[in-house]
Amino acid sequence: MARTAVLGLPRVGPNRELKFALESFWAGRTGAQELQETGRGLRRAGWERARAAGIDVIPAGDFSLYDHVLDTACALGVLDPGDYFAHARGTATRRPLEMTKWFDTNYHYLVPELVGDQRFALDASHWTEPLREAAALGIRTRPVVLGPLTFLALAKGDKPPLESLVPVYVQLLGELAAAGAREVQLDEPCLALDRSPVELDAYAEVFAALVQAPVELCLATYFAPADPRVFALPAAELHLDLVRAPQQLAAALDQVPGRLSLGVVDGRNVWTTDLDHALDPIDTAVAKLGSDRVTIAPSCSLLHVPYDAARETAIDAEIRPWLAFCGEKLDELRILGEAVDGDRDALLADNRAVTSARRTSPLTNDPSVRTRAGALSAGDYDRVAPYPSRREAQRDRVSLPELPTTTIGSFPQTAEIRAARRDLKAGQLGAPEYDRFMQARIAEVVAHQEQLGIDVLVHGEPERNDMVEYFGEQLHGFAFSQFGWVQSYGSRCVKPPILYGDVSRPEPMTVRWWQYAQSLTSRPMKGMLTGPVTILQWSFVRDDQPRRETCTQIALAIADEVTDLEAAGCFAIQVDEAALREGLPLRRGEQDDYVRWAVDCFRLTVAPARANTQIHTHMCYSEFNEMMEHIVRLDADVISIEASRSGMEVLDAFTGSLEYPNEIGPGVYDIHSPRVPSVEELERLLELAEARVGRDRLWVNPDCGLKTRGWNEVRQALTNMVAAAHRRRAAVRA
Ligand SMILES: Nc1nc2c(c(=O)[nH]1)N[C@@H](CNc1ccc(C(=O)N[C@@H](CCC(=O)N[C@@H](CCC(=O)N[C@@H](CCC(=O)O)C(=O)O)C(=O)O)C(=O)O)cc1)CN2
Ligand code: MET
Ligand SMILES: [Zn+2]
Repeated sequence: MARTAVLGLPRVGPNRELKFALESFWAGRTGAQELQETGRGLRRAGWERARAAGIDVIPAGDFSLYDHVLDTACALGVLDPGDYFAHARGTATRRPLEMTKWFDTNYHYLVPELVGDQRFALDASHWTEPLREAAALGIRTRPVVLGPLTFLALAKGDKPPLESLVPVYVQLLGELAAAGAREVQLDEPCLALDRSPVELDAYAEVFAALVQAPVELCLATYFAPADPRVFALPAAELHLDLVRAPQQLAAALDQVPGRLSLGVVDGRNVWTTDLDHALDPIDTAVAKLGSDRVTIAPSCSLLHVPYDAARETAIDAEIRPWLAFCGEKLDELRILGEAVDGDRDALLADNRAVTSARRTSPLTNDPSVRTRAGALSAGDYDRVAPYPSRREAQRDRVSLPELPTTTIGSFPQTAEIRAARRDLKAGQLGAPEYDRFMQARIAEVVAHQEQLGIDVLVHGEPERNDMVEYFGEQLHGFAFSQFGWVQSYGSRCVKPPILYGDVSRPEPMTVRWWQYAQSLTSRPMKGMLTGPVTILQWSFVRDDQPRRETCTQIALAIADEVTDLEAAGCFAIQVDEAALREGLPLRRGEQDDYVRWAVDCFRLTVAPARANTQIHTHMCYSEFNEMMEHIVRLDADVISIEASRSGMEVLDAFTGSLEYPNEIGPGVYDIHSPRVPSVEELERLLELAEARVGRDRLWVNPDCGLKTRGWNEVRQALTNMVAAAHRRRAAVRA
């Protein structure tokens, strides 16, 4: 019999129980006991849900109070588990670990820092405790362990050779066996990135040592095709992501020595699986290997999808059956398992009806959108004039000081602001009262920036729940969930909108807020938009057409907003593309095509702007290497980037052989930390920036928006930022 398996479950809780337990614990309202109790309850609910769905292989140790890479670093003795949250969040005296994207997802992990001659020392309790908890409930589980290759690849600092991790992993596998594990899932997503033959040979040796342990090793790859050399490794089971990389199946079938786990249910998206389609590779594998050597699984951990689509009763009744969150995906796995030798017409009848209804629904198809996108020509992607003449036109229109100061958009999203939105949704606050309340918040933010002496202002984004969800809610072609939360990092969650159909903008989305904000000041007020690639990347996107086409439709919708903001008199329009880098395919061979269309979509969005309208963009990450030619091709008038943690080193990418020709604002204030930077420190960063980029092209701003910060810190940090800019203006030109 083919079996069913799950690689990992969501962990924030169906009602974000973990988020609230963490925030309450950090605020000192509850103790460690209660937090652990919440964790145990969430683990138990996940296991019981999977058991009830009839899943054969249920994961354990995938749960985390903050992040699974941090858990691994603590368990291996790289970090002190006693300082768990201090590593994650920092303290008054210690900065937190760096945080970065988990592959091409919107989940963020903490980056362990390794030191020269790094020692490892095992504490296996992160896995042995849940293993025993589950056993006490009568549930056999499979521990999920982040493998040595991936752990090392994700860490930074003075990295030891891979072999040096063998003893601690062998010990871990031994302890898991002793604690009752029959098999262990070893996650090695990095085996699906571009690895050199030398690295793969080294891994083969390490793996040969690991399989000596008295447990079955199930080697899991996902997000991209595994390197073909991985197929022959002596794993009891090999897991492949057949949603992202179906083409790897044939070669894998020829080579795997053990079981093959087929990732056929999309763990990264929310659409009901076409089960007939999913059965194709399953049938092929069963014919070749026999059903005993076949496991049916999601493509990756279900961490990246919400809990239950069945709860989303507010979503259009025609669309809801198209959706499968975690709970529905578990059911799909069971049906697939039964369908291997079962009566398919009976088992798949419902699924066939849903799949064909979606395929033929007029809801997904808007002829006017298709006509518009189909009529695009090369000129539609270019602004009216090249940067040098735009720069002149903009300087003629608005005169700014040297080293102009600005912020990235959001100001603190206070509990009060969120409560107003909750009350509006619950019908306890009328729309006019809500608008007045938000206008008052905007007025505060504007007055505050004027007092500080900031040059280019923002309205603070109080009316937005999230920079992507807010636009999704106003665009045609999107549905939005009530409970569809997904963890982004630690206690922070996002509720990605669900893009099911052709996208268009029925009416202006931001113009009246911008007009109100601009009416309060004579300084320029930036219009603030989220760019098409970021909306695409942070939504659950239809899988029935290429992403490029969907992104083009979003670009046209946002372009309409650019046009309307400009017509309303807006001088500076910022189009955030915080997820442009994240969308980069993991395999180099696919990257060029992506960057080309992603940059095209940005250009299409801002192309309608006149020469004397200043287009800003923002990207809060610092990996620009090998991306520079594409960043240049965006041709934004001003780009703001994250730079403070790297001490302005990211600017090296902007001053290398391909010098960045337009204006740039390297972030000087690290908004991920509650720490307030001093004037001296900010001045030093600006000096470093001036040494790399000419002063006449430099802007002064924080790394990113201020929504997660408190007002106290923000007030002080911005005061210092403006003071530092003034001091640099007064300093003699170098
Ligand atoms: N989509 C997205 N991805 C992103 C980012 C981003 O801003 N957006 N930034 C980067 C870092 N990631 C982040 C992700 C989330 C948050 C964040 O602050 N999330 C908020 C939720 C934002 C939100 O939707 N807020 C809703 C409120 C939802 C809520 O909690 N409502 C309460 C009621 C309100 C209350 O009493 O607090 C409830 O439903 O119970 C709103 O403002 O309306 C959180 O987890 O706390 C920050 C950064 C990268 N990826
Ligand atoms: N304008 C947005 C903000 O300031 C950009 C955030 S990028 C994650 O919040
Ligand atoms: Zn940002």
